[in-house]
Amino acid sequence: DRSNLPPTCDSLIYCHGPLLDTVQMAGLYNDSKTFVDMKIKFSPNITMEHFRQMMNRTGSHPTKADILEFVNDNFDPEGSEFEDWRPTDWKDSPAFLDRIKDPLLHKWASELNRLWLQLGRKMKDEVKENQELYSIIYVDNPVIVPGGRFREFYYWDSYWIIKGLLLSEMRATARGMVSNFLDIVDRIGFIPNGGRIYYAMRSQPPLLIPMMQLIMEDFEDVEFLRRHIHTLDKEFDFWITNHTVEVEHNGHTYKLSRFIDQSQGPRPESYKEDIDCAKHFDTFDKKEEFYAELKAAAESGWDFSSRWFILNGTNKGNLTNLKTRSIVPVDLNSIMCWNAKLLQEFHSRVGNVAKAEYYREIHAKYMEAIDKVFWHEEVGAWLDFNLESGRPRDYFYPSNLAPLWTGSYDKTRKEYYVNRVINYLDKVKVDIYEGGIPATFEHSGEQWDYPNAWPPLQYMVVMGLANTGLPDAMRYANEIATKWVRSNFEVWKEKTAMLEKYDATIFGGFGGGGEYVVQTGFGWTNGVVMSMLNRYGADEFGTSPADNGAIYGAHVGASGVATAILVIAASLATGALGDSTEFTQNY
Ligand SMILES: OC[C@H]1O[C@H](O[C@H]2O[C@H](CO)[C@@H](O)[C@H](O)[C@H]2O)[C@H](O)[C@@H](O)[C@@H]1O
Repeated sequence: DRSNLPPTCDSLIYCHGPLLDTVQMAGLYNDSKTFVDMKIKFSPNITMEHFRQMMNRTGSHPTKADILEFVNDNFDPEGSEFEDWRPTDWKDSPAFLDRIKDPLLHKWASELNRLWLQLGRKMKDEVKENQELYSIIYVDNPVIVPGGRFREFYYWDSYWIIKGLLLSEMRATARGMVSNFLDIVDRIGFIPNGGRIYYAMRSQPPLLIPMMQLIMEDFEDVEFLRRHIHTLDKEFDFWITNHTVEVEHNGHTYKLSRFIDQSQGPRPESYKEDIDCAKHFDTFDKKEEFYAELKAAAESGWDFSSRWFILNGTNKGNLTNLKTRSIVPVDLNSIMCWNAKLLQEFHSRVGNVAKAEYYREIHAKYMEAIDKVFWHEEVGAWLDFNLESGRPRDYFYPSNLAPLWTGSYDKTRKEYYVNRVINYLDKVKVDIYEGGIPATFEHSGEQWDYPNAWPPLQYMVVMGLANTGLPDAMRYANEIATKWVRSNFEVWKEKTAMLEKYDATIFGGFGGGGEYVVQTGFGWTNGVVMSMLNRYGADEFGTSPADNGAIYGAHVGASGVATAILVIAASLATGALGDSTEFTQNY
């Protein structure tokens, strides 16, 4: 029964109630997020009073023009919470640039380094004093945002942003972002999906503890760790307490994690989209279940994707078939396992022996469950688990390789796992795609589906394979990284822009689909490319397919090339490229 759950937040302006409903259902803006990011000019009470007056005046049937007038009179434009800010720790020539041999890539990396200047956001002091006038969640330190419509921090994006910032030697900015997150965990109890109050009832993949690890790798500051270690415990505990599910498998019970949501109502930032889609369901309860699946999918970071569809035991269907809460994901559990390992190490470092032992045991349990529930010898990969059917979901996702990235597999059998995984990658032919690895092989029109290729997913696969240190895996990682970097560079040459997502089927193709047009900026994209340039830039990157590159010919072979051409042709025929030719370039 979801009728007792709280709304997405208390605000009658930004999260629930008739004002939000009236404005969002009027569809004033192309993007529903625009309205909930606006600042109110008067107090919430006065704004509500103005709303009631407008409704009385119009007999509760305002026209679109009435509603627009009300919004213009009572709200300031989105983005009003920020002041101009130039990161004080930004530098022109961080050392990692020197590692990049290719002169064109070197110049590009230097321009990427410059992009941080455009993506920095600092809140006005006034926001701290008058938080009720804003939907933004106040944080003390400036942040680097993804870009475009994403003008606030995003939880999992920040891992790759911090990775990039540290390569740019922007230590103070990186540490400031981690401090913000620690402060938020202390205040709220966990990290919301993003830095807005309408995100405050769900989180995103828990990467704060790995962010702390990035800071410690950059500059070992045991005092900083000691001061905040209880906050890291609290973040981990939030996930264990709220997201654990028991999985029955082969006569054993395992405790694993899944994405959920504990609030009522549609997503305020996509209010109209959710209400319209919920018309498919006839009762309050069914609509609420549907909203919960949508919000749980948003918590996964994969909003939206056929990865969370269950229709007659398959991944077919559409948003109305979302069953996010019934799927136990490989990547979330790998991240939880990694968190436990890191906490064990952190506690050892600060001398908390009992706590280190506590996390060692949790880590061991995740390791066992990941192997027993997710690993499939005959497939050669880890697979998501369907709680409804008690069966694995045998579909390709880059996240199927997440245990390699997080080190959540038995290292004494590394050759075995890596050989099976490489066999799997060859079998599913991930190497035929010219523009990166697609999120899935399903073409649903959702943004975390074929043909879109996302930066964090390329990173997981590349670093997962590379970190094994085995020659075949390292060669594979190098090929994927080369392809990704070259394809991102192709887009840059054409548009001078970094995108949030790309098209896997086209070298230099833009991503599309989903609820909003592809955004530029772009935090995690920059961080991922910088990491790959840092790792591989000292060697000569392979030439692009457009140049008949040796790397592609060598691995793909003749049949692969033919398949790649077919893939592109099929995409063109089905319109898979979506809105890929139009996007607004904005920071
Ligand atoms: O407004 C729709 C959704 O937008 C966000 O999701 C997407 O952008 C995020 C920022 O780059 C990214 O973290 C996420 O993986 C993307 O799918 C937001 O996170 C969603 O909650 C929101 O509903």
